Amino acid sequence: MTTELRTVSKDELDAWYTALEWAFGGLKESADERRLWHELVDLDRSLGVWDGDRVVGSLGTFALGVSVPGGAVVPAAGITMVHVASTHRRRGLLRRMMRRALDDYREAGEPLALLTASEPDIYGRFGFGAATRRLSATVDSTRVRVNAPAGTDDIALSVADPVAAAPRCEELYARLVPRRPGMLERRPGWERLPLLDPPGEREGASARRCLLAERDGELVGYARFALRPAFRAAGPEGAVVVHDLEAATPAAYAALLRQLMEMDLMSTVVLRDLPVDAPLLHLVSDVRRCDLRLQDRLYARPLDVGAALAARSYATELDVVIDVADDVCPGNTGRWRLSGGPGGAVCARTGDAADLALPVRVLGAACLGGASLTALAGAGLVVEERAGALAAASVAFTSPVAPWLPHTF
Ligand SMILES: CC(=O)SCCNC(=O)CCNC(=O)[C@H](O)C(C)(C)COP(=O)(O)OP(=O)(O)OC[C@H]1O[C@@H](n2cnc3c(N)ncnc32)[C@H](O)[C@@H]1OP(=O)(O)O
Repeated sequence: MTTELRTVSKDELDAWYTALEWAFGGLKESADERRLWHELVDLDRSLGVWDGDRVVGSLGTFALGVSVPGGAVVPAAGITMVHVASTHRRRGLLRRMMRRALDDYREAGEPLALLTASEPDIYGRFGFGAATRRLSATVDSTRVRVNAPAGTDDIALSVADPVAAAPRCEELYARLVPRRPGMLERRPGWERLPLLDPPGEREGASARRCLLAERDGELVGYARFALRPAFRAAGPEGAVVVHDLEAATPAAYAALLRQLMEMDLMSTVVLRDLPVDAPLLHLVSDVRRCDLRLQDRLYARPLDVGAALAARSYATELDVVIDVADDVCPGNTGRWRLSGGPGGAVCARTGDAADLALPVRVLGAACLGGASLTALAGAGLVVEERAGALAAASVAFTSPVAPWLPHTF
């Protein structure tokens, strides 16, 4: 088999994307969705594999900015739209594309590569670790109440058209990005992502609506949701499907959640994408009736260990030598001294003895402050070479706000 790996041109983008759709089960995205992804993808760094004139592999790249602990937004290469045709699978094409992509990103100087995975077992071998998780909740709103904090009743709620309300929602979203690691800054065009609402993907639900929360005329929160009505012999049993819920204050969050749980004719509220430290967990009267589920979400890979670890701040002062193993990007292999704290950090090569030893994917999992180094050590993924180093580093790496990616890409 002779195949050619190269970047995709604008003229080839449609065929490239159609091949990708087939690999995802022939899924046809709406014209709006296809247009948006075409506009957002970074063509100079998006790859295809051709067998003759047929596209048999794809790997797209987005230029992203991701929030890290401490509030900085760091450039990152977002890997997306990966497929290999079923006729060409398991012959190393993904490995070839990934090799080329990671080399390109390292050359461009981005400290991190990011992706969301169709299956969690694919990308660890390439140095990616699960950096954020998402919680989903299916709340029995006939039985569960919101124990709203003081100030909730001072929030004014109104229903708006999501498109008309988008500029105000985006302005609030931009203010929230530095407050939570894992969120992506909205680079031009990305503001259209939360407004995509193709009828073919509504699964019986209505078009999206937007609920605005204001305090003294200032927007302090919003939720975008749809209603899925159902009328049974025993009575109405509709569902409120929440697509996003963002709030700048506890009162705004509680007011929005309470409103979503008190919709007439609805008996369930489905929230598919919550941070693992969502206030909902502490606001509901009965967490057992929320049917919580945990999943992996954003995978991160340090491309340059020194730059990736120095880009964030740390919860406590730390000075640790980390021995990194990275057989995919060997430039990262070896010992790094990481010194810093809440004000920032430096990370440089050192000849000193290691305090901790770990594979690069562990740093991917821990770099946004989500996965605990102690927990990873419990799985045998971190080796403590100096007594006490693990506990100290584990505390320093933790983020007080759980990292979270609110949407896929
Ligand atoms: C970021 C994103 O876009 S996620 C979307 C990923 N795409 C999909 O899920 C679409 C359907 N699947 C596919 O298109 C293909 O099966 C791919 C892209 C996942 C894999 O492509 P292939 O060319 O077959 O992979 P390749 O032969 O290079 O395999 C590389 C390694 O990954 C492993 N691997 C490949 N696919 C999988 C999988 N689904 N689960 C676990 N391991 C996998 C291989 O066993 C191989 O392991 P090894 O080299 O360590 O022994």
